Amino acid sequence: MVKKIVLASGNAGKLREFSQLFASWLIQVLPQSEFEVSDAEETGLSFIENALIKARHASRISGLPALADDSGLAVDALNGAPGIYSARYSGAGATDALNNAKLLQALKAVESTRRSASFHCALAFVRQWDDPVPLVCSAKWSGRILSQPTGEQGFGYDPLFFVESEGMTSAELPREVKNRLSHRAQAMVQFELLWKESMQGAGLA
Ligand SMILES: O=P(O)(O)OP(=O)(O)OP(=O)(O)OC[C@H]1O[C@@H](n2cnc3c(O)ncnc32)[C@H](O)[C@@H]1O
Ligand SMILES: [Mg+2]
Repeated sequence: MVKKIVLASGNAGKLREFSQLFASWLIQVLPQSEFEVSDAEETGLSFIENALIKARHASRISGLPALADDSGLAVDALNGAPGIYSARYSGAGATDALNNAKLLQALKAVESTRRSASFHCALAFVRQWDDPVPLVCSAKWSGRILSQPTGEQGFGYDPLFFVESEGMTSAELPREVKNRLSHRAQAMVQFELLWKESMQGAGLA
C-alpha cells in the first residue's frame, strides 16, 4: 500500500495548491526538497513527457513513489506559446513578473477578443523510477489574457488569466474556487480515479 509519495516540484505555488488538493487523502505527500532532489532537465516536447521525466527523476533519487506536475499556459494568438516553456519564457533568471511582462509585450497589438488562452496540467505518477505503467492524466482550463495584471492570489500567470465564468482573474479567485476549477484541480480529479483503480487492481482498496 502506498503511504508516502514525493511531490516532484520545486514550485512553491504548486506545492501550496497540492497540499490543499491532497488534504483529504490518507497518504503523506512530501516535497522533493526533503530529499535534496535537484530540478530535472525538462527535455520533453509535451507536458506529459516532462511530467514523466520529473516523476522518474524524483523517484530515482528519493527511492519513493513520485508525482510530478508539468503545466503551463498556451495562448492561441501566439500559436500555443509559451506552452511547455512557460516557466522559462523570459529566459535565464526568469521570474513570474518577468514572464508576465514578456507575455503582455507579445500580446500588445492583440485585441481582447483574440486573447484566448488555456492553462494545461499533466500529472505523472510512478511507483518506482522505472515504472512501466505510470499513471498519467491531463486537463486544461480556458480563459483570456488581460492587458494588465490583477489580483494577488495564486502564482505564475494567474494575475493575467481572466476566468469568464467567475468574472475575475485566477489571482482574484478565492483559493478554494481555483482549487475546484483549475487545470490542476481537474487533473487531480482524474488522478484520483486512476489511483483508486490501480489500488483496486493491486487488491489494496
Ligand atoms: O517543474 P517544477 O519544479 O514543478 O516547477 P516549475 O515552476 O518549473 O513548473 P513547470 O515546469 O511545470 O512550469 C509551469 C509554468 O506554468 C505556470 N503555471 C502553471 N500552473 C499555473 C497556475 O495554476 N497558475 C499560474 N501559472 C501557472 C508557472 O508559473 C510556470 O511558469
Ligand atoms: Mg519546471
